[in-house]
Amino acid sequence: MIEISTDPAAVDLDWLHHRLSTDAYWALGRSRERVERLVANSLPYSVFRDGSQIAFARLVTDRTTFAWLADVYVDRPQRGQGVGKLLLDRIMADADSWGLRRMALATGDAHDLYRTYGFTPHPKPDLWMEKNWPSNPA
Ligand SMILES: CC(=O)SCCNC(=O)CCNC(=O)[C@H](O)C(C)(C)COP(=O)(O)OP(=O)(O)OC[C@H]1O[C@@H](n2cnc3c(N)ncnc32)[C@H](O)[C@@H]1OP(=O)(O)O
Repeated sequence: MIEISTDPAAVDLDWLHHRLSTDAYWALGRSRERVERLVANSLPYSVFRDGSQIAFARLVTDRTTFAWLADVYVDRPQRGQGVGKLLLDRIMADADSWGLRRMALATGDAHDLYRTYGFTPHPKPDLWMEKNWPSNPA
């Protein structure tokens, strides 16, 4: 049975820290302390199959106008079976219910997946600014 929880207390922190720090190209080496802090300060989405965590994503959001979608990860043996789409269906349903104006994300190679949910390259890149701290850890 597959279940999705947004309870921060439900997140399997051992699973999440291991997967992000060793197998997520954008978070390699991320410390356990930073994983715990980002879970505590985001809206986490955890997918469980028969009680074991198999996928994760999180929104950094005001639940009103804006959300940043990050750390979308499905366990390797579970990929290609619709788990990622199940997770995104739930996240997009929440976004609809809040009446968000914008959701943003960054991805190295999953553009086609996000395109099916309506994401596009920024339509007005001249408007978008960001600041990076590349020397800070993942
Ligand atoms: C905002 C971010 O966090 S971006 C980072 C995204 N995460 C990663 O790259 C981590 C490694 N990859 C994964 O964890 C998974 O492969 C995910 C999350 C990208 C997809 O999860 P899955 O459970 O495998 O996806 P699911 O089975 O629901 O189907 C994904 C669909 O998107 C498509 N797709 C497009 N690009 C990709 C991609 N880079 N990786 C996987 N699927 C992709 C698939 O072909 C599939 O389409 P289909 O149903 O028409 O065949």
